[in-house]
Amino acid sequence: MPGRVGRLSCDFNAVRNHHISAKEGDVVEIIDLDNGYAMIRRDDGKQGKIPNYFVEVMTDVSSDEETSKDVEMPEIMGSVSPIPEMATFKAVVPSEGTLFPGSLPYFIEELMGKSIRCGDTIELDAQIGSRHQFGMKWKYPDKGRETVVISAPSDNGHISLVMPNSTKHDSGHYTVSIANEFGKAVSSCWVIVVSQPSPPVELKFCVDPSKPRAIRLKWTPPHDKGGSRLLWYTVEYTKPEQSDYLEVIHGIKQCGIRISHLRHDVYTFRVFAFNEYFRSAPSESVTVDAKDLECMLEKAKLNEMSRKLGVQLIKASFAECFEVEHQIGRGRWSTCRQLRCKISGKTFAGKYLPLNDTELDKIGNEARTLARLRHPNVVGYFGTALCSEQVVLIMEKVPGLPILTFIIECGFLSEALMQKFTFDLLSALTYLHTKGIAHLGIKPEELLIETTPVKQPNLILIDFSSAEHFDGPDIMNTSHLSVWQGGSVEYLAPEQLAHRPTCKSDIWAVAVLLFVLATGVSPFEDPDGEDDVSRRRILEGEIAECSAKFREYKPDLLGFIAKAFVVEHKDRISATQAMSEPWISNPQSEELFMVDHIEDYCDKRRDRMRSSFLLHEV
Ligand SMILES: Nc1ncnc2c1ncn2[C@@H]1O[C@H](COP(=O)(O)OP(=O)(O)OP(=O)(O)O)[C@@H](O)[C@H]1O
Repeated sequence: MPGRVGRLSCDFNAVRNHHISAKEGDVVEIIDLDNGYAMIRRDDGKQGKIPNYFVEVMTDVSSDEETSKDVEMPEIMGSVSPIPEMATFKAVVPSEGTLFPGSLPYFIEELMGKSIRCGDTIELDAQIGSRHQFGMKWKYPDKGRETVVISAPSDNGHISLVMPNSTKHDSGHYTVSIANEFGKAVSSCWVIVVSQPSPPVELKFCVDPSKPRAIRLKWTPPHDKGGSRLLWYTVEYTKPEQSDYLEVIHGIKQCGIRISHLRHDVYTFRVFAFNEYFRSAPSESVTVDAKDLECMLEKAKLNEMSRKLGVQLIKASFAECFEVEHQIGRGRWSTCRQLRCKISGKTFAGKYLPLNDTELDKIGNEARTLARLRHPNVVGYFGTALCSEQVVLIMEKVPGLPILTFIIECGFLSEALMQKFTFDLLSALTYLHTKGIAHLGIKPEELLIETTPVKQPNLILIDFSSAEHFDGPDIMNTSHLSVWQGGSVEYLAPEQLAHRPTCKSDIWAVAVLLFVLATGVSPFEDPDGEDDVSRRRILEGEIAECSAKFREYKPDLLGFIAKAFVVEHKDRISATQAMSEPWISNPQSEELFMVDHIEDYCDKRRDRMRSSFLLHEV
């Protein structure tokens, strides 16, 4: 047979188009070797491909004499690239190698990765086989290393590499390649040379409120893990009267622990890192004076709550600063109490809001809004404090009554007084709106009339729990009704019902209030109390029929109300425009009139609120 000749080492059945089947022992012509395949021609002249390890080459390798010599690496055929500087060895066919009887070199035992202690000897071994003379080359990470003992393959195919006095530079990828003229086999593994890790860093502690007298110790892993992937920590402590450190915990993987039930002592902690062979030097120590734990906990709670609320809380202890006196009001969310400053004796209003995680945003929003405001018709704000499980908004105490209670207690009203209250409210709103803040909760309970013996009654706007900040456009999408008014929509503008409140929504509420003061009738309320009907009326701007009650007032009032009750908020009058309305800017009649109609309205409203459990108390 011309050309290179090979013999099939076992049967091969063609499974693809370009394959050709052949039987064990068939002698075939090898036309080409390419990409792991041998192109062969059978005796019958048919040709096709066969994986080259099925073909045992018979040319050039027939004599035992030749294979037993150390020869230069022969030319390598096909896709197998020659390996330069490769030492060559005679063929080795270990008895176990019969499982893989082709012409390619092969590994009976591959290299195995390991981790060893720095300084120890690295020993790697494998077992190989090759029916033909072959070359062998080792590769290791430290190319400049002087002492490397590489043994020639034993008769049974055992090969080994020995490196004494390992250093961290010997960590890495080790490869041994063997190649003969038919192909190449490679085995590789990782060797990790483990050295001493550096100590953990940034050891810190903080108080932990979840357990009694507890702290949390935290640290950062060492910069150098000593080449190991494994790392554990041991925490130790000492006290002034102790001569040495004692173990708190050993062998933890995480970079932090909680230590609870600390005594009233001074503790010093340190941490060690260790890997499978070495322990690091100790970390820098941290000292905890556990006598101050309660105080530290208070501060920690305060900081945590400040962060959650987005408000700087008053640092001083609430109980040390204030005497808590009688209740001055109650809302749906809160109780309002009179507070007396223990130092100055001054009184304040403290709005107590329970600390409920879902309400934190709302509470924070109210405090932040109040903190931005300073206006004679807006309640003054002094700060927010934490008092046991409640947040307390500390405000100016308004000495007075909600507007309707005030009017009923007076027993009379004048158009001039109505105008004064409206003016006060509009100047507060103009101020808010120019700051991009909408109150969105205007209703009689939030309008306190401050009465002092010397001054005219003054209207003060309170309760910013529904306020929204309009940083961009004057419309906001909210998933909730921006205010809940005892289950009623009485003071809500059409766009609030559509969950798109604007600053102009406040002007609608002002007009509802004026309408009530003038007529004793709620402008959109269904007399039968049907909420759906009231909503429809608001959306359509359909005002209740009660014109007779308006006869006593100037038509300017009606004109003003009409400009505020515009369903489309863009066309509604703004707070600034309202300030220059004739009814606001011209003097109004001082003539007093009875307020039975307002009393009736209050009775009805109280009944309605009672049934929906919103009852403001004064
Ligand atoms: N600064 C203050 N001075 C005097 N009284 C006040 C003050 N703040 C609140 N009040 C009283 O406490 C009541 C409840 O306060 P506020 O309306 O702020 O609570 P709320 O829980 O937010 O009410 P709402 O149910 O309307 O949301 C008020 O109606 C008022 O009577």
